[in-house]
Amino acid sequence: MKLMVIGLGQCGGRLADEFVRLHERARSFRKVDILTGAFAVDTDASSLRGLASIKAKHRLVIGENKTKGRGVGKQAALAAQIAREEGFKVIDAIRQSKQFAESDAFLLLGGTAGGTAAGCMPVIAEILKERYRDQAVFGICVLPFEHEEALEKINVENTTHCLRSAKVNMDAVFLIENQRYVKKGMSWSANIAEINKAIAGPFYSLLCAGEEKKRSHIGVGMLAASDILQMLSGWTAIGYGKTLIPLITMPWDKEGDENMSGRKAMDEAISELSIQCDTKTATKALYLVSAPEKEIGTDLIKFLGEYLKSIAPEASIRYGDYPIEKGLIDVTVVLSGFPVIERIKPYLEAQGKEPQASAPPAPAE
Ligand SMILES: Nc1nc2c(ncn2[C@@H]2O[C@H](COP(=O)(O)OP(=O)(O)OP(=O)(O)O)[C@@H](O)[C@H]2O)c(=O)[nH]1
Repeated sequence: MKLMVIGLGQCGGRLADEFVRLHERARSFRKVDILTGAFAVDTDASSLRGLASIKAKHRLVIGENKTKGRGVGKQAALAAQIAREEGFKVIDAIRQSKQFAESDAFLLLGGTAGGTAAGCMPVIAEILKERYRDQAVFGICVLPFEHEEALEKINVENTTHCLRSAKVNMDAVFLIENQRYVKKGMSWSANIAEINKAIAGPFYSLLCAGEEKKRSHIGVGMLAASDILQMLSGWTAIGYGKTLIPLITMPWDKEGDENMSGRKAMDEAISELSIQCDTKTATKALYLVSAPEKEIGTDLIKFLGEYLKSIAPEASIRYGDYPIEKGLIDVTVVLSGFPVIERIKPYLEAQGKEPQASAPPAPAE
């Protein structure tokens, strides 16, 4: 599946940067393109300067006349107003990407507590939906860290606004629990870099899946981009797991061991899901397995399919398998179409008025 990626705000921009690195990896190792373009859009020019992989001309500052390029200071309503006035700049820029027409979907990314992301994501999603009716719009919504929820009411208000509007304007929203990736004993910047890798990583197999062209890289079943698009709707979680296996098979290795290795990898993918959720309520699921050719067969695929069915009994399930790995079995699981996810219920049910646009924040001294 080929995505047009648009990161909004600091978190969104950094994640979009990470997706560019996934794209480079896909080109080097699997000889496929998974992005048709990657853009970072921010009201704060300084955040864009910190990016490493997104091309300079794909870094867009919006709202400069209102904020002098210093950001909206958490004001989602102001960011939304800017996005309504200047969203056309984003659309013009992405349309100029050479591969724009090959995009299967748009992917908007951002941290829900931020003013820029919470304000711009819903507006940009709405504009994209209006302009490109046949194209899916997906979101990656990164929830605030625990301490942020407690520190400032505005983090909660922005998240509330962002999630409610995301549900209306996006076809599927990948929910990401920032807190679950935090590692103790690591500097904040190292933590953020690791967290971003951990958030983006599981998307690698998913995006490569529909693009694999080499017959020898495709096993029992291949998922086309259209299959993946159909399996994504509403609240969605993604997870990845892997199990190392011996490079050489010994005579005493038992037949069926690959099933247990596959199951271990799937267990890890489920326990590492991007958000805690009741898997039994997912209505759609897909799993992707990569393993050495000799390990992948109908047995393993059937075994994992049945196992996933026991975890997500209400879901219709699709799969793809790829005999491309050496020394490991890896499994990516996507669970989608959740009617509710407990973690975000308080946001969706919270009473309160929508954020109103107010004066831009005073520039920092
Ligand atoms: N995972 C991850 N989270 C981040 C990153 N940067 C910020 N965040 C989180 O994302 C949320 C929004 O923060 P920002 O991205 O800085 O906010 P913004 O959208 O730029 O909005 P303003 O700063 O108000 O203009 C907060 O919960 C941050 O802790 C990042 O690189 N990775």
